[in-house]
Amino acid sequence: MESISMMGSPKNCNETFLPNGVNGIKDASKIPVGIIGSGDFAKSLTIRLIRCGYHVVIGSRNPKFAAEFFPHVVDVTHHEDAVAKTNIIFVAIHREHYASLWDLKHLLVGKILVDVSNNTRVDQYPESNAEYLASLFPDSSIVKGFNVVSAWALQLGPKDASRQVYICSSNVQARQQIIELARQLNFIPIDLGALSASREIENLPLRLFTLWKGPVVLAVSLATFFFIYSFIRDVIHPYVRNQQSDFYKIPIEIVNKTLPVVAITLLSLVYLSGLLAAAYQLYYGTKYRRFPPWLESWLQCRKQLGLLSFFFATVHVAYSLCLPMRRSERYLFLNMAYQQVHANVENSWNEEEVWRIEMYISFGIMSLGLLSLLAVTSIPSVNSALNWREFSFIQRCICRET
Ligand SMILES: NC(=O)C1=CN([C@@H]2O[C@H](COP(=O)(O)OP(=O)(O)OC[C@H]3O[C@@H](n4cnc5c(N)ncnc54)[C@H](OP(=O)(O)O)[C@@H]3O)[C@@H](O)[C@H]2O)C=CC1
Ligand SMILES: [Fe+3]
Repeated sequence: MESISMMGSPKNCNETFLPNGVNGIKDASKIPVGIIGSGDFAKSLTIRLIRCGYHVVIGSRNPKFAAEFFPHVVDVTHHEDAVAKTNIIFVAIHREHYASLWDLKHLLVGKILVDVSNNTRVDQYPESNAEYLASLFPDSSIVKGFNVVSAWALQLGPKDASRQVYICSSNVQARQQIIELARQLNFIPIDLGALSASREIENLPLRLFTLWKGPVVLAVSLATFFFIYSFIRDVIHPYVRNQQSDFYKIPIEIVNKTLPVVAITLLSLVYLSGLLAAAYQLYYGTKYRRFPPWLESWLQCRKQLGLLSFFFATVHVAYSLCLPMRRSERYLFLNMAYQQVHANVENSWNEEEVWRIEMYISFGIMSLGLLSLLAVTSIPSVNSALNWREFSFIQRCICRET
Protein backbone atom coordinates (compact mmCIF):
# COMPACT_ATOMS: atom_id res chain seq x y z
CA MET A 1 0.00 0.00 0.00
CA GLU A 2 2.63 2.45 1.06
CA SER A 3 4.90 1.53 -1.79
CA ILE A 4 2.53 3.14 -4.32
CA SER A 5 2.04 6.28 -2.32
CA MET A 6 5.77 6.62 -1.70
CA MET A 7 6.90 6.23 -5.27
CA GLY A 8 6.36 9.94 -5.90
CA SER A 9 9.61 11.83 -5.46
CA PRO A 10 9.87 13.99 -2.37
CA LYS A 11 9.28 17.65 -3.13
CA ASN A 12 12.17 19.11 -1.23
CA CYS A 13 14.82 16.44 -1.55
CA ASN A 14 16.68 17.61 -4.60
CA GLU A 15 18.05 20.65 -2.90
CA THR A 16 19.66 18.63 -0.12
CA PHE A 17 21.66 16.01 -2.04
CA LEU A 18 22.87 15.58 -5.54
CA PRO A 19 20.12 14.00 -7.64
CA ASN A 20 21.81 10.70 -8.39
CA GLY A 21 23.14 10.47 -4.89
CA VAL A 22 26.47 8.97 -5.91
CA ASN A 23 28.63 11.97 -6.66
CA GLY A 24 29.12 12.86 -3.04
CA ILE A 25 28.04 15.89 -1.11
CA LYS A 26 29.93 19.02 -1.95
CA ASP A 27 29.23 21.01 1.22
CA ALA A 28 27.77 18.85 3.94
CA SER A 29 27.80 21.64 6.51
CA LYS A 30 24.99 23.35 4.64
CA ILE A 31 22.72 20.32 4.85
CA PRO A 32 20.62 20.20 7.98
CA VAL A 33 19.68 16.75 9.18
CA GLY A 34 16.80 16.41 11.59
CA ILE A 35 16.49 13.92 14.44
CA ILE A 36 13.26 13.41 16.35
CA GLY A 37 13.99 12.26 19.89
CA SER A 38 16.87 13.13 22.18
CA GLY A 39 17.77 9.70 23.56
CA ASP A 40 20.96 7.63 23.32
CA PHE A 41 20.67 6.96 19.61
CA ALA A 42 19.94 10.61 18.82
CA LYS A 43 22.95 11.77 20.86
CA SER A 44 25.35 9.34 19.22
CA LEU A 45 24.05 9.98 15.72
CA THR A 46 24.40 13.72 16.33
CA ILE A 47 28.06 13.31 17.25
CA ARG A 48 28.72 11.28 14.10
CA LEU A 49 26.86 13.78 11.90
CA ILE A 50 28.67 16.78 13.38
CA ARG A 51 32.05 15.10 12.93
CA CYS A 52 31.19 14.56 9.28
CA GLY A 53 30.26 18.20 8.83
CA TYR A 54 26.46 18.18 9.00
CA HIS A 55 24.26 20.65 10.74
CA VAL A 56 21.94 18.81 13.14
CA VAL A 57 18.48 19.88 14.28
CA ILE A 58 17.01 17.92 17.18
CA GLY A 59 13.25 17.76 17.65
CA SER A 60 12.32 17.19 21.29
CA ARG A 61 9.22 17.40 23.44
CA ASN A 62 11.29 19.31 25.95
CA PRO A 63 14.04 21.16 24.03
CA LYS A 64 15.24 23.21 27.00
CA PHE A 65 15.99 20.12 29.01
CA ALA A 66 17.36 18.10 26.05
CA ALA A 67 19.71 20.91 24.91
CA GLU A 68 21.95 20.24 27.92
CA PHE A 69 22.94 16.87 26.48
CA PHE A 70 23.97 18.13 23.06
CA PRO A 71 26.93 20.23 21.87
CA HIS A 72 25.96 23.89 21.52
CA VAL A 73 26.34 23.84 17.73
CA VAL A 74 23.27 21.60 17.63
CA ASP A 75 19.90 23.25 17.20
CA VAL A 76 17.63 21.65 19.81
CA THR A 77 14.07 22.71 19.23
CA HIS A 78 10.43 21.61 19.15
CA HIS A 79 9.25 18.85 16.85
CA GLU A 80 7.40 21.26 14.51
CA ASP A 81 10.40 23.54 14.15
CA ALA A 82 12.85 20.67 13.55
CA VAL A 83 10.62 19.11 10.92
CA ALA A 84 10.13 22.44 9.16
CA LYS A 85 13.88 23.11 9.01
CA THR A 86 14.97 19.77 7.57
CA ASN A 87 14.16 17.40 4.73
CA ILE A 88 15.87 14.31 6.06
CA ILE A 89 14.58 13.36 9.49
CA PHE A 90 15.78 10.44 11.59
CA VAL A 91 12.97 9.09 13.76
CA ALA A 92 14.98 8.16 16.87
CA ILE A 93 12.07 7.27 19.11
CA HIS A 94 10.51 3.90 19.88
CA ARG A 95 7.74 2.46 17.72
CA GLU A 96 5.18 2.85 20.52
CA HIS A 97 5.57 6.65 20.26
CA TYR A 98 5.27 6.96 16.47
CA ALA A 99 1.58 7.83 16.77
CA SER A 100 2.51 10.88 18.89
CA LEU A 101 3.99 12.43 15.72
CA TRP A 102 0.57 12.33 14.05
CA ASP A 103 0.10 16.10 14.50
CA LEU A 104 3.18 16.72 12.35
CA LYS A 105 1.68 14.87 9.40
CA HIS A 106 1.11 17.94 7.25
CA LEU A 107 4.68 19.13 7.87
CA LEU A 108 6.15 15.75 6.94
CA VAL A 109 4.66 15.62 3.46
CA GLY A 110 7.40 14.92 0.91
CA LYS A 111 10.13 14.56 3.54
CA ILE A 112 12.38 11.59 4.09
CA LEU A 113 11.82 9.80 7.39
CA VAL A 114 14.55 7.38 8.40
CA ASP A 115 13.29 4.63 10.69
CA VAL A 116 16.15 3.41 12.89
CA SER A 117 14.08 1.42 15.36
CA ASN A 118 14.56 -2.10 16.63
CA ASN A 119 12.27 -4.54 18.38
CA THR A 120 12.88 -6.79 21.34
CA ARG A 121 11.68 -9.98 19.63
CA VAL A 122 11.90 -11.41 16.11
CA ASP A 123 8.69 -10.65 14.13
CA GLN A 124 7.23 -8.86 17.16
CA TYR A 125 4.51 -7.07 15.18
CA PRO A 126 2.49 -8.14 12.14
CA GLU A 127 4.16 -5.40 10.08
CA SER A 128 7.67 -3.98 10.44
CA ASN A 129 8.17 -0.71 12.33
CA ALA A 130 9.10 1.04 9.08
CA GLU A 131 5.94 -0.25 7.35
CA TYR A 132 3.92 0.95 10.33
CA LEU A 133 5.55 4.39 10.06
CA ALA A 134 4.76 4.39 6.33
CA SER A 135 1.13 3.61 7.04
CA LEU A 136 0.98 6.57 9.47
CA PHE A 137 2.67 8.97 7.06
CA PRO A 138 1.83 7.84 3.52
CA ASP A 139 2.91 11.18 2.02
CA SER A 140 6.46 10.92 3.39
CA SER A 141 9.26 8.75 2.05
CA ILE A 142 10.13 6.13 4.62
CA VAL A 143 13.62 4.67 4.60
CA LYS A 144 14.71 1.87 6.93
CA GLY A 145 18.32 1.83 8.05
CA PHE A 146 21.05 2.29 10.67
CA ASN A 147 19.25 0.04 13.16
CA VAL A 148 22.09 -2.50 13.09
CA VAL A 149 24.57 -0.03 14.58
CA SER A 150 24.48 0.57 18.29
CA ALA A 151 24.60 4.01 19.81
CA TRP A 152 28.06 3.04 21.07
CA ALA A 153 29.35 2.18 17.59
CA LEU A 154 27.99 5.45 16.24
CA GLN A 155 30.01 7.36 18.81
CA LEU A 156 33.25 5.66 17.84
CA GLY A 157 33.45 8.16 15.03
CA PRO A 158 34.24 8.09 11.33
CA LYS A 159 37.45 6.12 11.81
CA ASP A 160 35.33 3.09 12.48
CA ALA A 161 34.44 2.63 8.83
CA SER A 162 34.03 -1.11 8.89
CA ARG A 163 30.33 -1.10 9.76
CA GLN A 164 27.73 -2.25 7.33
CA VAL A 165 24.28 -0.68 7.42
CA TYR A 166 21.32 -2.16 5.56
CA ILE A 167 19.04 0.31 3.85
CA CYS A 168 15.71 -0.16 2.12
CA SER A 169 12.91 2.03 0.86
CA SER A 170 10.24 1.83 -1.79
CA ASN A 171 11.21 5.31 -2.92
CA VAL A 172 14.34 4.82 -5.00
CA GLN A 173 15.46 8.44 -4.83
CA ALA A 174 15.07 8.67 -1.06
CA ARG A 175 16.92 5.37 -0.67
CA GLN A 176 19.81 6.64 -2.80
CA GLN A 177 20.06 9.80 -0.70
CA ILE A 178 20.23 7.87 2.55
CA ILE A 179 22.74 5.44 1.04
CA GLU A 180 24.88 8.43 0.11
CA LEU A 181 24.45 9.89 3.60
CA ALA A 182 25.54 6.55 5.12
CA ARG A 183 28.62 6.64 2.93
CA GLN A 184 29.40 10.18 4.04
CA LEU A 185 29.13 8.98 7.65
CA ASN A 186 31.73 6.33 6.85
CA PHE A 187 29.39 3.38 6.91
CA ILE A 188 29.18 0.71 4.25
CA PRO A 189 25.60 0.91 3.00
CA ILE A 190 23.97 -2.22 1.63
CA ASP A 191 20.95 -1.59 -0.57
CA LEU A 192 18.23 -4.13 0.21
CA GLY A 193 15.63 -2.71 -2.15
CA ALA A 194 12.00 -2.01 -1.30
CA LEU A 195 10.58 -1.31 2.15
CA SER A 196 9.28 -4.88 2.38
CA ALA A 197 12.89 -5.82 3.30
CA SER A 198 12.57 -3.76 6.50
CA ARG A 199 11.20 -6.73 8.45
CA GLU A 200 14.37 -8.68 7.67
CA ILE A 201 16.54 -5.65 8.55
CA GLU A 202 14.74 -5.27 11.89
CA ASN A 203 15.27 -8.93 12.71
CA LEU A 204 19.01 -8.77 11.97
CA PRO A 205 20.20 -7.34 15.31
CA LEU A 206 18.04 -9.87 17.17
CA ARG A 207 19.76 -12.87 15.65
CA LEU A 208 22.32 -14.40 17.95
CA PHE A 209 24.81 -16.66 16.22
CA THR A 210 22.03 -18.46 14.32
CA LEU A 211 24.43 -20.35 12.08
CA TRP A 212 26.76 -21.20 14.96
CA LYS A 213 24.28 -22.81 17.31
CA GLY A 214 24.05 -26.21 15.57
CA PRO A 215 27.80 -26.62 14.88
CA VAL A 216 28.74 -25.56 18.43
CA VAL A 217 26.23 -27.96 20.01
CA LEU A 218 27.51 -30.71 17.72
CA ALA A 219 31.16 -29.98 18.52
CA VAL A 220 30.49 -29.95 22.27
CA SER A 221 28.50 -33.21 22.04
CA LEU A 222 31.25 -34.89 19.99
CA ALA A 223 33.93 -33.64 22.38
CA THR A 224 31.98 -34.94 25.39
CA PHE A 225 31.37 -38.31 23.77
CA PHE A 226 34.97 -38.87 22.71
CA PHE A 227 36.30 -37.58 26.03
CA ILE A 228 34.17 -40.09 27.95
CA TYR A 229 35.16 -42.85 25.52
CA SER A 230 38.92 -42.12 25.92
CA PHE A 231 38.52 -41.76 29.66
CA ILE A 232 36.90 -45.20 29.98
CA ARG A 233 39.35 -46.80 27.55
CA ASP A 234 42.62 -45.28 28.83
CA VAL A 235 41.93 -44.63 32.52
CA ILE A 236 39.03 -46.70 33.84
CA HIS A 237 39.83 -49.88 31.92
CA PRO A 238 43.51 -50.17 33.06
CA TYR A 239 42.41 -49.29 36.58
CA VAL A 240 39.74 -51.99 36.73
CA ARG A 241 41.91 -54.63 35.07
CA ASN A 242 45.35 -54.00 36.61
CA GLN A 243 44.67 -51.52 39.42
CA GLN A 244 46.87 -49.15 37.43
CA SER A 245 46.24 -45.49 38.34
CA ASP A 246 46.44 -43.38 35.20
CA PHE A 247 44.17 -40.60 36.39
CA TYR A 248 46.93 -38.05 35.77
CA LYS A 249 46.16 -38.48 32.06
CA ILE A 250 42.81 -36.72 32.33
CA PRO A 251 43.82 -33.03 31.90
CA ILE A 252 46.21 -33.42 28.98
CA GLU A 253 46.37 -36.84 27.37
CA ILE A 254 42.68 -37.60 27.34
CA VAL A 255 41.82 -34.08 26.22
CA ASN A 256 44.49 -34.27 23.54
CA LYS A 257 43.06 -37.56 22.26
CA THR A 258 39.60 -36.01 22.05
CA LEU A 259 40.62 -32.87 20.14
CA PRO A 260 41.87 -34.38 16.85
CA VAL A 261 38.96 -36.82 16.66
CA VAL A 262 36.48 -33.96 16.97
CA ALA A 263 38.47 -31.87 14.46
CA ILE A 264 38.53 -34.60 11.83
CA THR A 265 34.87 -35.54 12.40
CA LEU A 266 33.79 -31.90 11.95
CA LEU A 267 35.91 -31.53 8.83
CA SER A 268 34.44 -34.70 7.35
CA LEU A 269 30.94 -33.34 8.10
CA VAL A 270 31.77 -30.25 6.04
CA TYR A 271 32.41 -32.36 2.96
CA LEU A 272 29.85 -35.06 3.67
CA SER A 273 27.02 -32.52 3.28
CA GLY A 274 28.29 -31.61 -0.21
CA LEU A 275 28.47 -35.29 -1.16
CA LEU A 276 24.95 -35.92 0.10
CA ALA A 277 23.69 -32.90 -1.85
CA ALA A 278 25.35 -34.24 -5.01
CA ALA A 279 23.88 -37.71 -4.41
CA TYR A 280 20.45 -36.16 -3.89
CA GLN A 281 20.68 -34.30 -7.20
CA LEU A 282 21.91 -37.41 -9.03
CA TYR A 283 19.10 -39.50 -7.53
CA TYR A 284 16.41 -37.08 -8.69
CA GLY A 285 18.24 -36.28 -11.93
CA THR A 286 17.86 -32.52 -11.49
CA LYS A 287 19.50 -29.65 -9.64
CA TYR A 288 16.26 -27.66 -9.54
CA ARG A 289 14.73 -29.58 -6.66
CA ARG A 290 14.90 -28.14 -3.16
CA PHE A 291 17.02 -30.02 -0.66
CA PRO A 292 15.24 -31.28 2.46
CA PRO A 293 15.39 -28.67 5.28
CA TRP A 294 17.92 -30.62 7.37
CA LEU A 295 20.34 -30.84 4.42
CA GLU A 296 19.76 -27.18 3.55
CA SER A 297 20.70 -26.03 7.06
CA TRP A 298 23.63 -28.48 7.14
CA LEU A 299 24.96 -26.98 3.88
CA GLN A 300 24.51 -23.46 5.24
CA CYS A 301 26.67 -24.04 8.31
CA ARG A 302 29.63 -25.66 6.55
CA LYS A 303 31.82 -22.62 7.18
CA GLN A 304 31.10 -22.75 10.90
CA LEU A 305 31.81 -26.49 11.01
CA GLY A 306 35.10 -25.90 9.16
CA LEU A 307 36.16 -23.10 11.49
CA LEU A 308 35.37 -25.20 14.56
CA SER A 309 37.40 -28.02 13.05
CA PHE A 310 40.28 -25.57 12.61
CA PHE A 311 39.91 -24.46 16.23
CA PHE A 312 40.08 -28.04 17.56
CA ALA A 313 43.06 -28.86 15.31
CA THR A 314 44.95 -25.77 16.50
CA VAL A 315 44.35 -26.56 20.16
CA HIS A 316 45.44 -30.14 19.51
CA VAL A 317 48.74 -28.87 18.09
CA ALA A 318 49.29 -26.65 21.14
CA TYR A 319 48.59 -29.56 23.48
CA SER A 320 50.87 -31.89 21.49
CA LEU A 321 53.74 -29.40 21.59
CA CYS A 322 53.43 -29.28 25.36
CA LEU A 323 53.43 -33.06 25.84
CA PRO A 324 57.22 -33.44 26.36
CA MET A 325 57.22 -30.57 28.88
CA ARG A 326 55.17 -32.51 31.40
CA ARG A 327 56.72 -33.85 34.58
CA SER A 328 54.99 -37.20 34.07
CA GLU A 329 56.70 -37.53 30.69
CA ARG A 330 60.09 -36.90 32.28
CA TYR A 331 59.49 -39.53 34.98
CA LEU A 332 58.37 -42.08 32.40
CA PHE A 333 61.42 -41.26 30.30
CA LEU A 334 63.76 -41.75 33.26
CA ASN A 335 62.05 -45.00 34.23
CA MET A 336 62.39 -46.29 30.69
CA ALA A 337 66.09 -45.41 30.64
CA TYR A 338 66.58 -47.19 33.96
CA GLN A 339 64.77 -50.30 32.76
CA GLN A 340 66.89 -50.26 29.61
CA VAL A 341 70.07 -50.12 31.66
CA HIS A 342 68.69 -52.84 33.89
CA ALA A 343 67.92 -55.03 30.90
CA ASN A 344 71.38 -54.26 29.48
CA VAL A 345 70.03 -52.83 26.26
CA GLU A 346 72.56 -50.41 24.76
CA ASN A 347 70.60 -49.14 21.81
CA SER A 348 66.82 -49.02 21.75
CA TRP A 349 66.54 -47.36 18.31
CA ASN A 350 63.48 -48.68 16.50
CA GLU A 351 63.64 -47.64 12.85
CA GLU A 352 60.00 -48.38 12.12
CA GLU A 353 58.78 -46.46 15.17
CA VAL A 354 61.06 -43.51 14.34
CA TRP A 355 59.70 -43.26 10.78
CA ARG A 356 56.14 -43.59 11.96
CA ILE A 357 56.43 -40.68 14.40
CA GLU A 358 58.42 -38.50 11.98
CA MET A 359 55.78 -38.96 9.29
CA TYR A 360 52.98 -38.51 11.79
CA ILE A 361 54.28 -35.14 12.98
CA SER A 362 55.09 -33.96 9.48
CA PHE A 363 51.61 -34.80 8.17
CA GLY A 364 50.02 -33.24 11.24
CA ILE A 365 51.80 -29.92 10.68
CA MET A 366 51.02 -30.02 6.94
CA SER A 367 47.34 -30.64 7.63
CA LEU A 368 47.18 -27.76 10.06
CA GLY A 369 48.86 -25.50 7.49
CA LEU A 370 46.28 -26.44 4.84
CA LEU A 371 43.43 -26.12 7.30
CA SER A 372 44.71 -22.62 8.19
CA LEU A 373 44.58 -21.72 4.52
CA LEU A 374 40.94 -22.80 4.41
CA ALA A 375 40.18 -20.80 7.53
CA VAL A 376 41.93 -17.71 6.19
CA THR A 377 40.08 -17.85 2.87
CA SER A 378 36.80 -17.88 4.74
CA ILE A 379 37.53 -14.41 6.19
CA PRO A 380 35.27 -12.09 4.17
CA SER A 381 38.00 -9.63 3.11
CA VAL A 382 40.28 -12.46 1.88
CA ASN A 383 37.34 -14.27 0.35
CA SER A 384 36.35 -11.22 -1.69
CA ALA A 385 39.90 -10.93 -3.06
CA LEU A 386 39.53 -14.37 -4.70
CA ASN A 387 37.39 -15.15 -7.71
CA TRP A 388 35.07 -18.11 -7.42
CA ARG A 389 37.43 -20.50 -9.28
CA GLU A 390 40.31 -19.65 -6.95
CA PHE A 391 38.05 -20.07 -3.93
CA SER A 392 36.64 -23.44 -5.02
CA PHE A 393 40.19 -24.59 -5.94
CA ILE A 394 41.36 -23.91 -2.40
CA GLN A 395 38.26 -25.36 -0.78
CA ARG A 396 38.14 -28.56 -2.85
CA CYS A 397 41.67 -29.44 -3.99
CA ILE A 398 43.48 -28.46 -0.83
CA CYS A 399 40.97 -30.23 1.35
CA ARG A 400 41.45 -33.46 -0.50
CA GLU A 401 45.09 -33.29 0.61
CA THR A 402 44.06 -32.58 4.21
N1 LIG B 1 20.27 2.85 21.64
C1 LIG B 1 20.76 2.12 20.67
O1 LIG B 1 21.89 1.62 20.75
C2 LIG B 1 19.95 1.89 19.43
C3 LIG B 1 18.64 2.36 19.31
N2 LIG B 1 17.94 2.15 18.16
C4 LIG B 1 16.57 2.66 18.01
O2 LIG B 1 16.57 4.07 18.13
C5 LIG B 1 15.35 4.50 18.73
C6 LIG B 1 15.66 5.37 19.93
O3 LIG B 1 16.39 4.58 20.85
P1 LIG B 1 17.13 5.22 22.12
O4 LIG B 1 17.70 6.53 21.73
O5 LIG B 1 18.02 4.20 22.67
O6 LIG B 1 15.89 5.44 23.10
P2 LIG B 1 15.77 6.39 24.36
O7 LIG B 1 14.77 5.81 25.24
O8 LIG B 1 17.13 6.69 24.89
O9 LIG B 1 15.20 7.74 23.73
C7 LIG B 1 13.99 7.79 23.08
C8 LIG B 1 13.57 9.23 22.89
O10 LIG B 1 12.23 9.22 22.45
C9 LIG B 1 11.57 10.37 22.91
N3 LIG B 1 10.29 9.97 23.53
C10 LIG B 1 10.12 9.25 24.66
N4 LIG B 1 8.80 9.08 24.91
C11 LIG B 1 8.14 9.69 23.89
C12 LIG B 1 6.76 9.89 23.59
N5 LIG B 1 5.81 9.39 24.38
N6 LIG B 1 6.48 10.56 22.47
C13 LIG B 1 7.41 11.08 21.67
N7 LIG B 1 8.74 10.93 21.92
C14 LIG B 1 9.07 10.27 23.01
C15 LIG B 1 12.43 11.02 23.95
O11 LIG B 1 12.93 12.23 23.41
P3 LIG B 1 12.36 13.69 23.88
O12 LIG B 1 12.11 13.59 25.36
O13 LIG B 1 13.43 14.65 23.53
O14 LIG B 1 11.11 13.92 23.09
C16 LIG B 1 13.56 10.03 24.17
O15 LIG B 1 14.79 10.67 24.37
C17 LIG B 1 14.57 3.23 19.08
O16 LIG B 1 13.60 2.99 18.11
C18 LIG B 1 15.61 2.16 19.08
O17 LIG B 1 15.08 0.91 18.74
C19 LIG B 1 18.50 1.50 17.10
C20 LIG B 1 19.77 1.00 17.16
C21 LIG B 1 20.58 1.13 18.34
FE1 LIG C 1 47.60 -35.62 16.28
